[in-house]
Amino acid sequence: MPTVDPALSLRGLTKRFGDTIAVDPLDLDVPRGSFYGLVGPNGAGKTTTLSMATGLLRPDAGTAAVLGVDVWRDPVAAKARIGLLPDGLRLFDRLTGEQLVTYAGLLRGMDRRLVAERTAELLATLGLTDARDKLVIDYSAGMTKKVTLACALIHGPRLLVLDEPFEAVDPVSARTIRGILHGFVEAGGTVVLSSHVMDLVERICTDVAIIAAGRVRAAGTVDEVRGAGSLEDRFLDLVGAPADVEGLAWLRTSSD
Ligand SMILES: Nc1ncnc2c1ncn2[C@@H]1O[C@H](COP(=O)(O)OP(=O)(O)OP(=O)(O)O)[C@@H](O)[C@H]1O
Repeated sequence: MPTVDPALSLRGLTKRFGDTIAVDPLDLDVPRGSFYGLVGPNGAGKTTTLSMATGLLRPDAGTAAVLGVDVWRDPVAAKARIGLLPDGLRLFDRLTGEQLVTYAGLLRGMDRRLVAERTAELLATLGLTDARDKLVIDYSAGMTKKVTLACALIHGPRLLVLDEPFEAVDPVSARTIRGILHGFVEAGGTVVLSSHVMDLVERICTDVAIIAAGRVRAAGTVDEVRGAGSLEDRFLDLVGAPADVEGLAWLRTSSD
């Protein structure tokens, strides 16, 4: 029987920044059609991993493949399959929201009329129609997240990679985004997202990997990884619960 390539396959990915080992080496398979959560403490290597997986940052060693296409050997074909919502990357924020999404579509080599249709549809679905003529630099953090998501979706990718997609997004917009992502997965797409919010990952993801110090500590379906407890319990077991806070005594003394 022919095997089906995973939506994303990472093998031996490694990255150092000077003396800091950010990713050390990391293996991960994201099955097609999954809604995959990456969780880990601050500095665990999630953003570095996702950047190497999507062609933004060259690994020191290892490979990344999207639906069987090597991201670093065949970046054009791989990137055509990926929609990316990066965390903290500079946008062309002197464009209006409408111009930014249009630009993302044209950069992908799409037909101008199709770009216009999809841009209008995406802005409407994400509640940005009224703000379409406003400069992105004047958008709120949540609006910026939504317009970046529109840019990630315009070319109809098969794999969506989202770094902290719900950060700064209000509950109404979060629900809209969840609806879009669920629809995308139901239609056969795959979503990989990083988040610090365990409840959210537990609620919306089918699969999860816990990353700490640049390595995968546990991976599988959400039920497999959390076992009998909650995902947060498992996370704290693997990553280490914080020690009792003993410092900051001055914060506990009342001085009226
Ligand atoms: N450009 C860089 N130069 C130097 N060190 C870096 C760089 N990018 C990341 N690092 C370091 O690599 C490690 C992993 O960082 P990374 O941003 O991948 O973690 P993360 O899991 O995404 O963290 P967070 O949850 O806080 O966003 C950290 O120690 C970080 O300081």
